[in-house]
Amino acid sequence: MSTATHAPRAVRPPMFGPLAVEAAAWSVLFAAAASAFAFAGYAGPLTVVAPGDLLAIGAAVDAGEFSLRTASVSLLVVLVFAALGMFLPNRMLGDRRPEFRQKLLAGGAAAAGAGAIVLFFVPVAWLAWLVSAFIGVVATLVLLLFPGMFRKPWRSAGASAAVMLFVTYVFQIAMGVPGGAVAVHWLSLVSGIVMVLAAVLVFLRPSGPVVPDPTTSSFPKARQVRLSREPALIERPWACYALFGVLGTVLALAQPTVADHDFGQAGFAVLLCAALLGWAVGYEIGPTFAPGMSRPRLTAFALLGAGVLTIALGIIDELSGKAVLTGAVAALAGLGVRAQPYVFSRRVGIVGGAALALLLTLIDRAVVVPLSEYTSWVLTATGIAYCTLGALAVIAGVLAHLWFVPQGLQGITVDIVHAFRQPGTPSHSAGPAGSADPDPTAPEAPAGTPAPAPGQGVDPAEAPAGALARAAAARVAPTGFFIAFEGGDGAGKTTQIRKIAEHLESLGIAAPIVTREPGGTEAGVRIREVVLGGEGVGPRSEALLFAADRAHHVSALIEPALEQGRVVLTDRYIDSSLAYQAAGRELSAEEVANLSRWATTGLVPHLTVVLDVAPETGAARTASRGEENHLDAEGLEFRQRVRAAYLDLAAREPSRYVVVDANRDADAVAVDIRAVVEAELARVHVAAAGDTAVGNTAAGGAAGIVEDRGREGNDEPGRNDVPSAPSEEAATTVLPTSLDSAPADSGPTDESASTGERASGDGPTPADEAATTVLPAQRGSQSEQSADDEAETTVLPPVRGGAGGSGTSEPGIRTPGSRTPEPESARAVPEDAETTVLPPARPGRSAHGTEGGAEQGAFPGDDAGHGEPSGAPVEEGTTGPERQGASAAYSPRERSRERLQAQAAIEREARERLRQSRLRPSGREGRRDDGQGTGDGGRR
Ligand SMILES: Nc1ncnc2c1ncn2[C@@H]1O[C@H](COP(=O)(O)OP(=O)(O)OP(=O)(O)O)[C@@H](O)[C@H]1O
Ligand SMILES: Cc1cn([C@H]2C[C@H](O)[C@@H](COP(=O)(O)O)O2)c(=O)[nH]c1=O
Repeated sequence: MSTATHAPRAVRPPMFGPLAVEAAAWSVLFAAAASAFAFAGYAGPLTVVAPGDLLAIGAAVDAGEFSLRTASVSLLVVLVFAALGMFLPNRMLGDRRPEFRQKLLAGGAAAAGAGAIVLFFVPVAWLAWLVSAFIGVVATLVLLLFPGMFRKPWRSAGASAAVMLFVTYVFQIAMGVPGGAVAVHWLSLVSGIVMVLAAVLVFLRPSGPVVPDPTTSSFPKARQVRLSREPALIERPWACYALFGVLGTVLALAQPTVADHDFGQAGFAVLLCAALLGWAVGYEIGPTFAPGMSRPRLTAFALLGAGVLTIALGIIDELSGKAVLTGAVAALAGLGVRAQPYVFSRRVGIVGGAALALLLTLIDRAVVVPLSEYTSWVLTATGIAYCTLGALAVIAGVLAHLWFVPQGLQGITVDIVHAFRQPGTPSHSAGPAGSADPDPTAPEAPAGTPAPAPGQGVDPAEAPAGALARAAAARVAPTGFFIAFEGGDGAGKTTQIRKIAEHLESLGIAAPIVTREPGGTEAGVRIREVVLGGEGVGPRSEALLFAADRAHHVSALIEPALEQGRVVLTDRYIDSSLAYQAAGRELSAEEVANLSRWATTGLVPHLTVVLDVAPETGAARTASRGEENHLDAEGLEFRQRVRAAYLDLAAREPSRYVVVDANRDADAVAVDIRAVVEAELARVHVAAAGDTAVGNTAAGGAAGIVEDRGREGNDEPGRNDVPSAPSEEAATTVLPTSLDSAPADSGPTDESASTGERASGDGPTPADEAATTVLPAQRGSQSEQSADDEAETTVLPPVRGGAGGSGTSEPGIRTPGSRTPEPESARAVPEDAETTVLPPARPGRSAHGTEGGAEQGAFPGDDAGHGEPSGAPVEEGTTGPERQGASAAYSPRERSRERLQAQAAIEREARERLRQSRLRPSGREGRRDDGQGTGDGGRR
């Protein structure tokens, strides 16, 4: 007998029961909807239809004794009840234990199944309504309990619709069109029985931890999708609602249409199958369809197209035509919404469109249009509904091009012309709107022409900016660049990473690697499930799991990508552990820092963008997102500690951090981040360009920036930088101690604190002080500043256009920390200039080598004992900065040769990997040999 005392391990319990419930639920819903329509139209909603009368329903339709109005109202009630049922579990059961919800699911499924069986014996419309309400609850409980199962609903719904198609046709062949009503009736019985049996299976299913779905939006981040225009997260996805509305329209009008045209229930099944099939196709191809088109533009076109086809649906009278058009409309809806990650409810869109369509059928008037002396064209009640809603969708589609697509009509031709071009072709260096395509053949600027500040003279939302774009246009080989996005839950990291990735790619930079922690690799996804999956791991295990994920993340994805010269954007990195495990969980900052240092072999980002958000705001955002892990659910005090820690970290190392006020509108935040990242990347490109013939002109005055800022040796960030090591004094007295001992309220506690107000306030705490080193406000006087000024001072552009960051009186970006003497360049900025001074990027490994000892280490906990003494030999295995630290002494020509050689080696290696992966039958292109890198980091 086993005496093992281990905690029970998570098992993946059998899924057959839930799958059967899901499929049966669709069947019951279809049968209930069809029955409610037929019974109510024939006998009214409250009258029980005698089984013998079922055949008479078809005859009543023929004889005009069937009330389309009553039937449509009944169908509307079914839809509303089902939708209500879907909302209830989220609202009422969100915080109940999974075991409880599982039992509830079994009970709900049994009740719905029993209802469907009773409906067979007592055919009455109101019972069908009730059954559909239960179905809504059941469907949502399946979704809540078994995330992911409903991700492709057409599988289960399609199977049910196919069964319905088969059964209704068989009955209609045998008994004529009225036979369809009989078929649906029997379907109600059979699917009810299946549902009850499935409910029993669910009841008996062992309860266990639910394996969470690693994706949080419907956009397939987990697989490699090559797009020239990464989708932007939509904040106000009204065009998606409209698309779902059109889908709801065609679904809801299917029953009235078959009654209008006497197609019978088999006709309904045909339309249903067409819609599901079309939806499936559109949904599948959405992410990669028209890769060269901006995703909002694709959505706008889909809406426009869906509107036109819906009008055609109203005009065509014949079943096969209606089926094809229904499928096409559904495909466009799937394509349009799946083209981008969206955060909105499908139910609202579908039910809204369906309700509107059914309300229009209540008018129940036909329009007769005489075509000639002998023929006329009759627009039936459903025809009018299709045409009206189609016209509305067309209008919405046109408006979407103006209001939903961020750049409006600008660049629409580029979007169309480039729509099907594969990313990577030169034409894709066009800006988001297709404007300002950097033209490598354009005349070079006269030598010495100062580069305009990035973004100056152009709308940053529209065009590639400044030196970066020109450097990219000059085909300067990119060097790897590592940026971490940090901040409390709900700060908007995911949103902003998407935006900046899209922007960078639009500038012609090879698709940045977008990744996250935990869960950036396949192994990481599994670690994420354990650490965030509600398995109750303690703080220390939590810290170890995050570190394990990080170790693998760095070795399997980040380092190889950087070696290939890619830009890597990670959603969370080391600082998350310091903020959450050290400050939040109150573990030792030093120990947590050492753990991460060991896990990453000391790799720190070139730039860390801290999105600073008020705890209340972050909490509200994560709550509204509707999915929270146990860390999201921590109280405000925890969030407060996390925030203070981030600000403290940023204050310690102003050279590598930028704090951005993330309480503002996402677009305003994006404008600031874009400016920071562009400026940093421009430096990299410019430095690279400085070594090449073309680069001199591309860099222009900006090249001087590098020199002026004294960043010699830093022209290959991530490779060449000599990282700063802490001075003994700084490290031992400030770093671990203050983080460990930072009082919970030591950081800014409200929104004003993060906007810089405190800079002039009374007695700021250390964290305040650090976090609120206010940069010159962006006030619109940049144009008065000479370009030379800009070149000398490495200023960010005046941020214009955009959604407001620049327009506000509060600067969105602050250089954290005032302990490091302000750079000369910063002081050169006129006080009233609308500029933001960037801190220099200091990437590379921490704690190796020194740089004057003026700066503190990359980790809290760094001290003299951990750092290498000045001039210490390079540690084996710590690639990158150390290797190139010496290159600071090289001549530009030598550096250039070395870089070219390195690049050639990377290319050779990449080719070899590609060749090997092709040789392997299951190998996937672009993956690491260890099979763990996911290319896109398994992003949501
Ligand atoms: N600036 C903003 N203003 C309002 N809502 C925002 C803003 N940025 C993001 N959101 C919304 O807040 C929610 C959380 O955003 P997002 O997932 O980008 O944050 P996050 O910091 O990555 O969160 P987490 O770390 O918990 O994953 C989303 O619903 C998003 O649409
Ligand atoms: C890397 C890392 C993460 N966490 C926490 C922070 C968040 O609550 C979750 C990650 O969820 P997200 O939605 O991807 O932001 O994990 C942490 O506590 N420590 C870490 O090192």
